[in-house]
Amino acid sequence: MKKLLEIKNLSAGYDNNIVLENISMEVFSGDFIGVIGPNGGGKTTLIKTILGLIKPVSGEMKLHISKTNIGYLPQVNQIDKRFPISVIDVVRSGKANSALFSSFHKNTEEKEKAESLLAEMGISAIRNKPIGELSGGQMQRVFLCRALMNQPELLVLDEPSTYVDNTFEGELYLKLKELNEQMAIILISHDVGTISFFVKTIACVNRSLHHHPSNIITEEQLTSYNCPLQIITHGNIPHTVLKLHDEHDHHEHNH
Ligand SMILES: Nc1ncnc2c1ncn2[C@@H]1O[C@H](COP(=O)(O)OP(=O)(O)OP(=O)(O)O)[C@@H](O)[C@H]1O
Repeated sequence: MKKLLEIKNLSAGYDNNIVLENISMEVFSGDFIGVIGPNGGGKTTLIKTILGLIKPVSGEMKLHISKTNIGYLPQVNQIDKRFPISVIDVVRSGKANSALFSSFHKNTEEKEKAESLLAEMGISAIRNKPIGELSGGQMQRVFLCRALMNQPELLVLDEPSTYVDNTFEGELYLKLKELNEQMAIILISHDVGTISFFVKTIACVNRSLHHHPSNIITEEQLTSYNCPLQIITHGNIPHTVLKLHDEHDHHEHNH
């Protein structure tokens, strides 16, 4: 197993606001880590730290692979859909040193890779559509293709199931399981119940970080991790959802 990155006693945040405090974590090839935690707990900040977008206030983040070997699928709501670019060009732009915006516009290998990823994801038919015209599920597929352009050793996904229907969510997780045979995956999600069927380990982020060494996590562990989650059981399957703010919602989700 190859160590891809290590975070040691790291604190990070924005201006004077410390969001992650004294966290440590290691990621190895073959890992499939589900990152859970409450809103504002620091999940996206952890990802930004891993991607080198924010510098730690203290402690260290050591990347043992090149940054271009990290594939990143951002939250779809952070993407400006008005940007005039077609599906195929979004995918191609995922290639490090892409020829897309240079005068050397013809890079056949790059184009072929993009086309084969679109085909693999079953979306070749929309290759020339402007991204502004796509559904949430199509958009996620396109950005997943983009994240795979460099054949990454580590794939990082920030809540990929937020704007997609249940069918696509299931398909996506199965696809990730398949991809996990070739690359490590870090998946942020609010729904530990769903992801625990697919991930190998769970990291709970709530200012602190606890990397739990399995995909099954008990209420006691979550409480000791200071992660406000509730576990309910459907038959023999442990099902966990984020603790909801209001009782009404709570009952609706506990059907
Ligand atoms: N660019 C920024 N500038 C200042 N504060 C920020 C910035 N981005 C995030 N924060 C703050 O950092 C804290 C952690 O945010 P972060 O987005 O990492 O949490 P999260 O766990 O990903 O939340 P969510 O589940 O809502 O996506 C929040 O209090 C947020 O307001």
